[in-house]
Amino acid sequence: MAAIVQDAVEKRFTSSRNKMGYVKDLAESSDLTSIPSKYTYFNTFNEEDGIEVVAEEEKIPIIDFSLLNSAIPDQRAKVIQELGKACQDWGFFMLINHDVPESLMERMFVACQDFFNQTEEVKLECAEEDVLAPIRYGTSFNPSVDKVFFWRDFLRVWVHPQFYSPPKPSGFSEIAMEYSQRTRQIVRELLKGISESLGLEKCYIDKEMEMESCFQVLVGNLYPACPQPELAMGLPPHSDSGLLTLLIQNQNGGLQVNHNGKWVNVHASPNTILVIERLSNGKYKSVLHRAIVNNKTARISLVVAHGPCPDKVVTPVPELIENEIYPALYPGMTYKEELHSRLSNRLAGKSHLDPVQFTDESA
Ligand SMILES: O=C(O)CCC(=O)C(=O)O
Ligand SMILES: [Fe+2]
Repeated sequence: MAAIVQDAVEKRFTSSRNKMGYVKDLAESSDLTSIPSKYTYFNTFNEEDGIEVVAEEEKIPIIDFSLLNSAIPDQRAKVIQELGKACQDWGFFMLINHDVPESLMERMFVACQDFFNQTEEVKLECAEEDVLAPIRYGTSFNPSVDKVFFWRDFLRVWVHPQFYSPPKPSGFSEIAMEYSQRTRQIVRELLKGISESLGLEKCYIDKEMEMESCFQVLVGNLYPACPQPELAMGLPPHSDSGLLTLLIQNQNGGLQVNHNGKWVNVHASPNTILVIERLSNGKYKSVLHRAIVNNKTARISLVVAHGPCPDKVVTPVPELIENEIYPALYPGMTYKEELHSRLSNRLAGKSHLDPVQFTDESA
C-alpha cells in the first residue's frame, strides 16, 4: 500500500517538464513519508561521500573585513597574510565586520522566501531550460542530466553588469539590487587583498578581470525539510565557478566544506566561499563544498557568485607561472565557456575545473 502511494506521489511530480517535480511541492504534500527513489543519493554510488566523515573540531579561518582598510599598516599586513593563508589552506573563510547591514540580509532572505511561496503558476513564468537564461527557476542542479535529483529548488538571476529580476514578488527587485551592489563592493575589496597576498599589485585582479563590469549572479537555494535526510542530498560536492562566491544561510548548518579530505560543518553566517583556483594557477584552492538537508525545517542559502565579464578569457596569472616551479595548470577559456560547461553538465562530486586541466581528466 505504502509503495502504491509513493508511486502516485512520484508520478504526480515527474509528469511533465514544467511539472518536473519541484521539491517544495513534493515536501509539502501530506502523504510524503519517504522520498521518491530518484532523490536517493546515499546508498547508491555515493557511499564514499558518507555523512560520517565530518570533522567538527576543525577551525575555519575568520577574516575581519574592516581591517583590510585599516590605517595601521601592521594591521593591514596581518589581515592580508591571514587572507592568503585562508585561501591557500582552505579556499574558504568566514567574513566578519563586513558592511552589509544585517537588516538587508534579512530582507533578502524574506524576499527569496516570498518568491518560493508564490503559486507554481507564477514561479513557472521564470522556469527556463536554458542554463544561461538570465532568470531561471529550477530544481535539483540540471534535471535534464542529473542521475540523482537533489533536494533543492532554486532561483538564479543575473544581477550585473545587467540587472535582471523576477517580476514578482513585489519588492524583490529593489532588495536584490541593493544586496548585489553591497556584495559586489565587498568582493572587489577582497580581491584587492587577495591580489596583494599573491604578491601582485593591489588592483591587479580587479583590473585584469575588469571587475567594473564583473559578471554577478544571485542564487536563492531552497532546501525544504526532508523526511529522509540521511538518503537525500541538497547539493553534492562541487566547487563554484568564477572568482569569489559569497554565501549566507538562514540557519546554522547545512553547508559543509571539504578540508583535508573531511567534511566540516559550517555553522556561522554570513560566510564566504572562495573560488580562485584557475586565476592563481592552483596556488589557491577552489574549495569543494556541499549542502546537506534536514528533517526539521526548510533552509535557504543566498549565494552571490562573482566572475569576470562573460567574454573575458581567464588564464592563470602570468606572474604565477614560473615554468618548473608552477607550470601552467589550466588552459585559458572564456568565463562564458566555463559557465556553460559547468551548468550544462552534471555535478558529479569533483571540482568543475578538472575536465579542463591539462593533466587530469575526471567528472
Ligand atoms: O546551500 C549551500 O550551502 C550551498 C550552495 C552552493 O554551494 C551553490 O549554490 O553553489
Ligand atoms: Fe557552491
